[in-house]
Amino acid sequence: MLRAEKAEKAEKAGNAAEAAPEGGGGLSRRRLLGTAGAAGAAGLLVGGTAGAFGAEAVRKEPAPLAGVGSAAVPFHGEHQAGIVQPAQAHGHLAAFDLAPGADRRAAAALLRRWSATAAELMEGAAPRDDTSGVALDAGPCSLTVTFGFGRTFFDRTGLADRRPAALEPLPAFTADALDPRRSDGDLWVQIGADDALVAFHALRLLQKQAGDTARLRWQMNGFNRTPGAAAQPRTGRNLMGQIDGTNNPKPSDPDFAERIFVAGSGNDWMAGGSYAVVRRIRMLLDSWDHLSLERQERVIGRRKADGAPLSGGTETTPVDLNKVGPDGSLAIPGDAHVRVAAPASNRGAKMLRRAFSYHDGYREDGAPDAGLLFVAWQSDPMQGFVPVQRKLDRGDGLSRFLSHEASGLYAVPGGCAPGEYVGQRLLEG
Ligand SMILES: C=CC1=C(C)c2cc3[nH]c(cc4nc(cc5[nH]c(cc1n2)c(C)c5CCC(=O)O)C(CCC(=O)O)=C4C)c(C)c3C=C
Ligand SMILES: [Fe+2]
Repeated sequence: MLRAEKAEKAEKAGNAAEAAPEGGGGLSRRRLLGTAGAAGAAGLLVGGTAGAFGAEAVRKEPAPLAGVGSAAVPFHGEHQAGIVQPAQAHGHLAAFDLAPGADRRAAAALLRRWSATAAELMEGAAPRDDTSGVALDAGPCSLTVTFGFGRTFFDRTGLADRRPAALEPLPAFTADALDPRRSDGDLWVQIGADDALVAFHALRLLQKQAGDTARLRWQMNGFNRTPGAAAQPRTGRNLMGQIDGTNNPKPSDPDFAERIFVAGSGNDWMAGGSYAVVRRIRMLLDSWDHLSLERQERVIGRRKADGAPLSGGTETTPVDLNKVGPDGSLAIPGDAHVRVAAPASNRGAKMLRRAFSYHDGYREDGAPDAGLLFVAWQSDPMQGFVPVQRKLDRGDGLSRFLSHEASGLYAVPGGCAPGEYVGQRLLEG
């Protein structure tokens, strides 16, 4: 049942727990949600919460769900959602550990529950057992929920012989300052949505459903620019102010599928899947902010304002690593991030970067605890993240302004068909 229909039904039945709180000014939930059922209530409120603005801020008539609210990503398919779709405005990354005694059967039951819930939430429906009301009047808001398995999952479930070779631990890098409590984990969940309540609600339901089977190990919350916030939709910016994501592989590239998704037959449980490398990378923003604009641009190799490479052109102009300036020096410096990270400098290594920014307040030294929840997708981490990070570790001008604080590598199985669940081919194969 769609969330708005459920709210209306709850109100008819006089179920105060199921109906969301009053929108202010004595307007009923029926009024807020209208009688259009699935039409929902996005666009009813003009900025902020209804409680804060009162009845004046609430339109008299219900409006159909506007763009942001109505966008839905299918849960079922060849690949899991949350890989090729643009990163949403709000993200939660979380890892769970199986509880002592939770075996393969318990893990399978959990993945079945999680998959069913994710499928319902992603189409904007309210799961039957959800009485929270948190996302009752919202549309799907481009929600995606993605599940992965960490290396330790296979030992805990007696499946060590089916653990893929690509799940070997990542090598240590000199720039690592990793916190093991915020790294790794048996199960990994990535949630993204263009509405904060929808994203929270999905995480909360999954965490409740984990019950006695799995316990939250760590959680990180991130964000990106809200759709529609900028007049010109373009590649997003990170907290250093750079346009970030320009030279990502594109689905139209001839080698995209091969570089990002695992090939294989239907029996292979990782067929259609991908490997996610997750790094919590704190930005040393106080030091960064002291650099002049020109030096900041030379550290990256691109212009801040429009993302154009220092070799010339616009954001989408291919980077020319051989271009020299009038004084004979390289237009893109030898230690510029885009030079060191480029496939041309790494025997063709490629990954799809799909990151969220994070800000967890300020540290005791006054510096922002902020940076990038870096998520890189590839069909093989040894042909993607690992060689590139090795190179960056040695010669990247940006690394002086970064601290890698947490890390994880997860096998993300392919998508599933209706009636199936993610990971079924592994857990029942
Ligand atoms: C190991 C892989 C990478 C890490 C870790 C990484 C961290 C990181 N990057 C930025 C900012 C930018 N990165 C950009 C490009 C870029 N970065 C990587 C890889 C890693 N980055 C690659 C493969 C590329 C593309 C290189 C190319 O082919 O041109 C850019 C430029 C714009 C773009 O193409 O996306 C920026 C800006 C930060 C801030 C960061 C850690 C916090
Ligand atoms: Fe980068």
